[in-house]
Amino acid sequence: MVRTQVVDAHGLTLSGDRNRTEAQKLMRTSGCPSQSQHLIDDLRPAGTRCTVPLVLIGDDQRVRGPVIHQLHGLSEFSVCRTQDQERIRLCDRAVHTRAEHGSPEADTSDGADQQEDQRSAQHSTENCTTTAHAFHCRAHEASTECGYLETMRVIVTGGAGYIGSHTCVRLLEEGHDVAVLDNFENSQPESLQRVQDIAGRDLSIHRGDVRDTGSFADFFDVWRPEAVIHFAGLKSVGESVAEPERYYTTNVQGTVNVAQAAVKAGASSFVFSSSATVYSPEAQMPVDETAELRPGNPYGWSKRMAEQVLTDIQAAQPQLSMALLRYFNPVGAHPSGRLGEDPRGVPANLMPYMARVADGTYPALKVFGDDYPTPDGTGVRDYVHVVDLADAHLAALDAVGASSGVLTWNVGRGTGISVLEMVEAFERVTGREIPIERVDRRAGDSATSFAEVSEISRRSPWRAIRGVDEMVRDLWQWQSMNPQGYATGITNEAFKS
Ligand SMILES: O=c1ccn([C@@H]2O[C@H](COP(=O)(O)OP(=O)(O)O[C@H]3O[C@H](CO)[C@H](O)[C@H](O)[C@H]3O)[C@@H](O)[C@H]2O)c(=O)[nH]1
Repeated sequence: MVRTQVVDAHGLTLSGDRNRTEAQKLMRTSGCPSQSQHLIDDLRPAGTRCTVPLVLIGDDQRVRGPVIHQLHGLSEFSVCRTQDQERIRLCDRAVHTRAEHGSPEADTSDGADQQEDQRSAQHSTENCTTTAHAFHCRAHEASTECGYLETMRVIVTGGAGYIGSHTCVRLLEEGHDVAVLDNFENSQPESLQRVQDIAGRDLSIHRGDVRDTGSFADFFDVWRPEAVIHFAGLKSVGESVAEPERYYTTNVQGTVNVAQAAVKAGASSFVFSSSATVYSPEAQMPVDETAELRPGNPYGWSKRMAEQVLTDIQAAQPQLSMALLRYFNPVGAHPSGRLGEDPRGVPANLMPYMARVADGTYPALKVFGDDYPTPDGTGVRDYVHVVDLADAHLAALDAVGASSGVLTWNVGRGTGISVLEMVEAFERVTGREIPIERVDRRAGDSATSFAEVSEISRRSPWRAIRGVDEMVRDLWQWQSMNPQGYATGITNEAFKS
């Protein structure tokens, strides 16, 4: 039995008598799709507007999305049930206007929904471009009357990777239609199977390589994304020093190719996975987005160049708004324990290595340098939980949808923590001992790196809400449940046909 309750966009309580009444009505009707038309009629007396966006959440307290608001003007509104979750299906005149401007005709609804709500399905195939016509409001406007943002068709390049897979879950949970472009060179298709299991919805998967336009041009043409989130790329600093041409081809030329495809497909939003490595290793901390860009290695330069490529393309194609997200140190895993970082070979980064010391794979953690000008002499970094980072992409989509030009945001927590502090947190949270071995500094490392995050805070409601203990807890759960990463899952072979 599914129970549905209605809360405001912050997941808190409803405010306003009318919304309490609406909540009661929604709850009364939630188990009975056939009553949905009554619900519309009740909620939509002529000229009324919903001043507080409403969110559906299930028994497990997960937001089932999408958020409803601005009921005024809706021509169709129904509550659909699929096995264990509620879905809201909305259509309005804006959708039809968009269709007239050439959006694709594809109907991506699933059969179960159609059977369960014949009327809605009929409407969606006759009049609408997609079935997930949910409307939601930017959370920072939640307490006021607000404009709407439709769920979108989003292509995610590199969606099978660490940050990409977590972002796909959040996109699906928010009601977006998602298609992944990935070459699975550094990732496993199994991660996408798990993404779909967690979100309870399907996504499209296309094997292609961002270096080879021919491998994905048709995919963009057919899928016609409204938004593109571009993760696909290489990310090892050491590897980039040894093979710079590979980094520039993949990260720079690949970005040119994806941006061109996005323009050609008529996308209006583009979010790029950049990195704090674009700043100088000597930058003053906290570093803000206006700081000098002087990367210390080819990987950082490839991100720096890709940012410039996108900025110039945006200037020439003003209909395509962009966000450049400069990640600090993403760590942690999905709280389900089913998604996480799955590095090839010996992990180069602190947290995945530490997790393998904890499970006995390696005898000790090498602490690279204890003579830095930091409180305990070890390197200080701004670690951000990967689910918070995924949410930053959704915040960026909202923000670029509401503006034009290029947004550049640091994505971190705005505070630093040292290697030894992280070891202490890991031992405390997991109860495992982490033997350490103090060794020389690692070439190219800086003493301290943490973000100034006022820009993202000013332009969006996003906040990093998960602390270090949660990062460690989720990482350890992932490591414990998946000691071989995704290796025991579906292999790449399964996707070659
Ligand atoms: O085995 C290890 C691994 C790391 N460290 C230390 O732990 C800190 C974090 O190191 P990571 O390798 O985890 O992360 P980095 O800050 O070096 O680099 C990460 O963040 C960068 C942005 O700041 C880039 O995005 C880069 O790709 C990404 O790996 C550093 O002080 C490093 O010296 C150790 O002591 N032992």
